[in-house]
Amino acid sequence: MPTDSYIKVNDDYISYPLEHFCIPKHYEDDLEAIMLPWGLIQDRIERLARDIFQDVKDQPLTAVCILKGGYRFFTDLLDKVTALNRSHGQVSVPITIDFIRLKSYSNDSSTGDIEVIGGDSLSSLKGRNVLVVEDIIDTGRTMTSLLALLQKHNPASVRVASLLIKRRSDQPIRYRPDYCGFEIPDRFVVGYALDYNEYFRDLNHICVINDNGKEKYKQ
Ligand SMILES: O=P(O)(O)OC[C@H]1O[C@H](OP(=O)(O)OP(=O)(O)O)[C@H](O)[C@@H]1O
Ligand code: HPA
Repeated sequence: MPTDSYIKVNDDYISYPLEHFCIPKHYEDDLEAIMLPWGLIQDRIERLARDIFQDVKDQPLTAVCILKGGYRFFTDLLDKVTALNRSHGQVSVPITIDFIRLKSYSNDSSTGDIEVIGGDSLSSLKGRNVLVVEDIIDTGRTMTSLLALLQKHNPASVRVASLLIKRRSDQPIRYRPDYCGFEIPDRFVVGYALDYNEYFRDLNHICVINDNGKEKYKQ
């Protein structure tokens, strides 16, 4: 798949007003607008699942979920790949799953210190075709560290699916995943498991947090 195959959300994109969608009451005052509604996210993931299914063919795959932010994308993506497994009589992808917990953000900034907090032993990835499933590539530090870590365990291959990649104003995009849902503007987004100090993971849509939200939940 070409690495530039993603939906680009422009800097002057037209956001969706909060009042046109259902937002939990406890977040109503903390969000600026909706950038990506849940339904659009689902539709895009359906296509990513098809691309992955067609590329992998019937090779066994180990899908690695990067917790916590990746958990919703991971479950929705795998649901859609396994639906293809059921409906395509001739081809199916055998899948095993692993989890890695990484953490580096405090408030809306990367600390630069990528901590592996827990998860499965990476030694089980030896000789496997690995699909890393991540929610967002922002500075790219997490992915760079993770890929270096994975290589130490001699997987047969590593591909990366990230739902979002951020266009940062302070640096060009240096790393592009094999599969990407959306390239987004340089705004701090929350929802669909993306958090601000652990809040907003329980919001379905991907939204831009406002100053009130940052202040209310800051550490
Ligand atoms: O490209 P980067 O600037 O490194 O940012 C991306 C990472 O930041 C977030 O993780 P976080 O450390 O917030 O942990 P979380 O997944 O538990 O929210 C996100 O889930 C990515 O893993
Ligand atoms: O914009 C973001 N939102 C939530 N978590 C993140 N981790 C890196 N960038 C982001």
